[in-house]
Amino acid sequence: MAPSSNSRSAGAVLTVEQMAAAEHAAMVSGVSEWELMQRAGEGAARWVARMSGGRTVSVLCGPGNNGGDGYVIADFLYRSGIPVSVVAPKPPATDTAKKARETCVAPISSDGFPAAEVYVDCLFGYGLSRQVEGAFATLLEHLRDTTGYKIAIDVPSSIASDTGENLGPSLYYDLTIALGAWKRAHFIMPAMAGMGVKRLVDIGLDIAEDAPVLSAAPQIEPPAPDSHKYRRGLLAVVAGEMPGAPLLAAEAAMRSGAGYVKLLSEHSHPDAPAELVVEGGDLAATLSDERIAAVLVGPGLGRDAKARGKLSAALDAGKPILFDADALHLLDPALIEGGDTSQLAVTPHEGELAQLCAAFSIEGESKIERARALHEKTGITVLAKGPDSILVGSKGVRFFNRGPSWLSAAGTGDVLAGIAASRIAVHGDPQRALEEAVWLHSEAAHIAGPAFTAGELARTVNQALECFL
Ligand SMILES: NC(=O)C1=CN([C@@H]2O[C@H](COP(=O)(O)OP(=O)(O)OC[C@H]3O[C@@H](n4cnc5c(N)ncnc54)[C@H](OP(=O)(O)O)[C@@H]3O)[C@@H](O)[C@H]2O)[C@@H](O)CC1
Ligand SMILES: [K+]
Repeated sequence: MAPSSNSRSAGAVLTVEQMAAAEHAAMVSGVSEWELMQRAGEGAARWVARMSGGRTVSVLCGPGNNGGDGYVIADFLYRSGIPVSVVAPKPPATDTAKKARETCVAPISSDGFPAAEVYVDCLFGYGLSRQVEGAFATLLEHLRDTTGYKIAIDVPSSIASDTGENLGPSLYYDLTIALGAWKRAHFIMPAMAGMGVKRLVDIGLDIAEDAPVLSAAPQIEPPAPDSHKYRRGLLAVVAGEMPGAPLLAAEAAMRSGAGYVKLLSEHSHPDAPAELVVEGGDLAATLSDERIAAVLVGPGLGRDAKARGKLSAALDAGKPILFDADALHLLDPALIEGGDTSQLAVTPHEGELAQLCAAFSIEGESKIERARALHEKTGITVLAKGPDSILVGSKGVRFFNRGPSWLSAAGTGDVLAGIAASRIAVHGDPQRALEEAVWLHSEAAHIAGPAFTAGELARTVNQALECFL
């Protein structure tokens, strides 16, 4: 009954097609669909039993294998002495779900909405293919309106697994239990915001190692015992017309691991902190300093010809560069032609990603397809940032759990860019740096508490670092 120990499903984030292929591969290797459903249903039932704590449970079952999981869950709970009943508006349509229903000893009704304290939604899983209507929609509306504890099995029943699209009554769950592997909808907004706490049940699927994965917390190395400021990484932040944004980025960068941060600016910055070296002079000449390990360009840069000239100078220096903000409106194929794009990274939000896709003639239906196409076409590492950030680089695709919603404040993007550029200066790996930056940014927001300013967030990043040492 237990999944095999060589399962590689932990962390994979799959499409419906990939999920079906993994399940098919398991069946070809001799594991029956019934066995997979037993693993999925029992694994989920253990969570439900733990969360129910003796309260009454009602399981809503649909016609497919998600409903089949529901019968397995109800059966397990009933045999465990937990008061449970099933509502199934339609009989099972698959052989495996039929078998699950025949085996289920819990009481089953075809209509009504029993009063219970815990509800388990098994109407539809990744097989949801159209708008939810009729008796199924009515059940979901009742579920929405109850005060009971709500658990979604695999995915909430009105959510399309690949796109996160809402195909029925919209409701909030307390817990979502993914089966076998994560689905994209678990990490796509707004669907992910309605899923409550998310847990994964391993059913022993063997999944390709290059599949997209949920990012795992990074392990950040402290400086080596013999380090000095240059060896720890010198980051050059290229300033432009607006002084605030690069200063914010530099404040965050100084607290993210780089040993030395310089602001390259032709202006004076009386508000700059004493630790930040402000350097004027010819940008190309300054950037030729071989001790500079990475460059950040974009925050407060401006979008005029002078700004484009700075971008060009940064690229000519041939160093790892993080482009953010205004730089994302200036980048185009001509600027990067012939250069080593493996050391370039971008951190666009939704609008900036659209701008980049237009500049590089890229089309894609979803954020992940657009980010992936941009990376594949240019070789640049892409962090499509937002509440549902997606990272695409040479090591594949990474999804993330949502950070605190207080991050939706002006200047937090500059802070993220500063952290990421600092991490690039430390070790030179853009994908690793961007992944670390998302975690540090999110953790800093937790530490900063509610309604922080971007400056306060920037000054909290070194405390966040401690969580990953
Ligand atoms: N395969 C495996 O090995 C394992 C799978 N597992 C579980 O199976 C789940 C996937 O199962 P699934 O593919 O049977 O799809 P599921 O989500 O139950 O729904 C499909 C059914 O609903 C119907 N239907 C769809 N939309 C509808 C609508 N709007 N309104 C009304 N009807 C609608 C559709 O009917 P049709 O479109 O054919 O008319 C079909 O009958 C997965 O999420 C996981 O929980 C685990 O047990 C592990 C092992
Ligand atoms: K479900």
